[in-house]
Amino acid sequence: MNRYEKSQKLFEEAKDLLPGGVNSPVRSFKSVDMTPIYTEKGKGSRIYDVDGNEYIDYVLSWGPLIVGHAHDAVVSKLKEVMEKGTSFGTNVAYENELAKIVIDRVPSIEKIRMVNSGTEATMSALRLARGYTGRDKILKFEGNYHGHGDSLLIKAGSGVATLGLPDSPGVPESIAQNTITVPYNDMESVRYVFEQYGDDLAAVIVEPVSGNMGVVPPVNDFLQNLRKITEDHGTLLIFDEVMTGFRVGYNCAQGHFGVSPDLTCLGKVIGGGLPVGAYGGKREIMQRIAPEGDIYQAGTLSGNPLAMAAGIATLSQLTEESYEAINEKADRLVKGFQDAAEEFGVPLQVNRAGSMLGFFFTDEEVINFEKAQTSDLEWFATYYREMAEQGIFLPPSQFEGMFLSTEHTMDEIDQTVEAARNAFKKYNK
Ligand SMILES: Cc1ncc(COP(=O)(O)O)c(C=O)c1O
Ligand SMILES: NCC(=O)CCC(=O)O
Repeated sequence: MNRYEKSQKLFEEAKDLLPGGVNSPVRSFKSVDMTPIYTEKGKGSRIYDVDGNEYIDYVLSWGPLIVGHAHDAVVSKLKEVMEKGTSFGTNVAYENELAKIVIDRVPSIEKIRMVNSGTEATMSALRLARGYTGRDKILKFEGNYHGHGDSLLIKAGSGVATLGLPDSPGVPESIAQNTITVPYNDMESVRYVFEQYGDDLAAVIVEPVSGNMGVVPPVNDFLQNLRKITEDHGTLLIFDEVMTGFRVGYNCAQGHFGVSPDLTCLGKVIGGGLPVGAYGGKREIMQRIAPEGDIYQAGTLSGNPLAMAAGIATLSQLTEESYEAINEKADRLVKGFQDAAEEFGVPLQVNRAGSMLGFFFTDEEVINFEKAQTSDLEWFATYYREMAEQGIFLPPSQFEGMFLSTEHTMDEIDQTVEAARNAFKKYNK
């Protein structure tokens, strides 16, 4: 019997309608050689596909659903707001409410602008950094993914890494030449770039914990050193916290590591599963945005009442204790995987920041994209399919991170470890 029959049928149909059958490349399951599932519904930590398969979900819509699927508080808030209309193109009070929550929890953000995706957030933050400094060049890190804006689609992670498309056609050379890339966690290369271009660099943009080459946390005071060198050169430091924001901790990655950027990009969790992004930072910089200032950026649906409401309802569920509780589950999952790997002789490296988890099948410590690529991708694909068969839904690429929610239970963690043991038994190298 084919476990994915209905999904397969839908995918066959979609391939004629959508490029590659998908609206975002990471959904194609290409690198794990499996039929992409079609989800029918989700509740808490679980999703259910159109074939009736049930999964413990560690993708969580690629990060946003830190309080799980269809959380009662989020759903009831959405119903209440939706009854009154879905979009007005005027201000709504919910915009202030979400802005206040974010500003309260993230000290480096004094003013914030809402947009509709993480991509919009990083594109807009770069324009602001360039306009504010009067400089054109930016520095980014190999394997970091900041959405698909032209300036940032260079040596990027996520689907770009999964599909092996490091330099996408369609990005003009004149734009690409203003983006300089160096390895993550490599201050020596950063220093070299600053010696060459220091006075031309508008911004350094970085994922404070990289989540798009698998999970790779900063090492050796990388973020502190970036703060220092950018300050010394009048270059803005942009933390892309689209993934880490309100996931790595109550005060985002910047609170966790104690480093304050000039600008922060947000997305995912602050939209509670609806399309939201945001960028914010120092008042002095943010006031350059139109209509207060001269740098233009706008959006028909920006600050949308439904999207704001989902974000408010989500962030309102989260306390410092929620993060501690999620971290305990993450600890148990890590320990279980490590024990299982040892038992069956599977090479395994574990990287973790809060409830972002990266498992790599290699003996080498993974501190950058080059090291992430030493993972055994063929084995990853086998392991992936084995886990899916046992009802464990993981991100379908080695170069993506796993997430946990407030709704996962210790029992589910144990079931997941048991599934990993069953998968690891098949390792025969
Ligand atoms: C760190 C980071 N920045 C930016 C983005 C882009 O966000 P979006 O997909 O909402 O455009 C993502 C994920 O997609 C991300 O993980
Ligand atoms: N970590 C990668 C993403 O979150 C991107 C999701 C997408 O492009 O659909």
